[in-house]
Amino acid sequence: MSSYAKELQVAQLAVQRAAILTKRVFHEKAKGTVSKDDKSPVTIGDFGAQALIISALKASFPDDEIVAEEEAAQLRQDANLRQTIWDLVKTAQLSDSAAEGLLGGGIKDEETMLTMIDYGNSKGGAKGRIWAIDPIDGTKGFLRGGQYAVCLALMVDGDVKVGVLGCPNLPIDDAAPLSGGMESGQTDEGRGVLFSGVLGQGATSRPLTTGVLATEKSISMRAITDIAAATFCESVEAGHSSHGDQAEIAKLLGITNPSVRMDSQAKYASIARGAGDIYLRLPVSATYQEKIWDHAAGDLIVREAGGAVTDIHGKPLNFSIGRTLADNKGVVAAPAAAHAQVLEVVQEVLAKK
Ligand SMILES: Nc1ncnc2c1ncn2[C@@H]1O[C@H](COP(=O)(O)O)[C@@H](OP(=O)(O)O)[C@H]1O
Ligand SMILES: [Mg+2]
Ligand SMILES: [Mg+2]
Ligand SMILES: [Mg+2]
Repeated sequence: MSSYAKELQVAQLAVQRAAILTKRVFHEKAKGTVSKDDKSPVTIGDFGAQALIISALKASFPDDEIVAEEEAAQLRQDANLRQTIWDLVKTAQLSDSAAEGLLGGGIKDEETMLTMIDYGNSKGGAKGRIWAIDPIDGTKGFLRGGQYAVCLALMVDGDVKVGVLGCPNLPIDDAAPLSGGMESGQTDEGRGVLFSGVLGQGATSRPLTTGVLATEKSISMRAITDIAAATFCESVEAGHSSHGDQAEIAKLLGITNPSVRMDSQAKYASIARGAGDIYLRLPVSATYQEKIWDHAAGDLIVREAGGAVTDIHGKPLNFSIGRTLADNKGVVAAPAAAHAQVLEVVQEVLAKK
């Protein structure tokens, strides 16, 4: 078995099963949204997906640490919310029996579900095996009917070795025009992609399925011959990445294609498969620290697809110092051959501020 083969398989099946759970919530009107301390939203889908992924990891890799975005505190206070999530988790476990054999016996009761969710409280760091989970990345996109991603990565001694992204609303076809959302009235038909990367082994994609994994194919970034023909991806949320700075950078590079605004790590996935070219995340706040679960899987998948990823200072993203990327500011992801040119213009524009 090649290295990390078991980790990859468990990660793919766990993300796939969690993604199916999130899809069920996505299509419901009532998404059980609650507000977190920082006023950002979290839904029953986020909690359910996190519980499922952690139970799968614990079954195969009981000693590994886990850094996950959500915590169970609010669910301990709210029996209705807890019950709703438990119903979702039970259904997801029952409906994916093919995965069940490989993912362990499943969560047996509500209390265990809360315990699973809280296993995600590791402080992270530079030592040992640590998984990073974002059960729903782009929760705001999820709520408005746009893109979102179920994200899982394994770090060993601070380096990302395996990354998996489940993107239920991205088109299966790599060549489909890049778009930030689901157009109204659109169905799941032709949508749902599972992206993976293993350090030194390349990046792949396959359609999201239920049960056994679909056949994979390798993906790579588009070779850019003329930077002016490139397409940018950026956050929908102007509070997460400066749209104004991005527009100025595009202009200086001679890029006239409108930027594609898309929630979540679906941006990393989209450039890795050659549906777009450059992903910029330009700091809006001086104090915000990016979270490792928002970047670990996407960073690896882009690099394995032929990209280079740094922060705005040209430093690689450093996943080894805890739950946040405290050493980094922003993100610049581009095809390896074009990265230096893009970074130079990013720095030129940001220096003027
Ligand atoms: N001020 C800020 N700057 C940058 N990112 C932020 C931010 N506030 C929240 N985020 C993160 O942005 C993520 C979404 O990224 P994007 O804008 O690319 O869709 C959120 O993930 P969640 O949706 O998992 O909470 C959240 O962690
Ligand atoms: Mg969140
Ligand atoms: Mg996130
Ligand atoms: Mg999230």
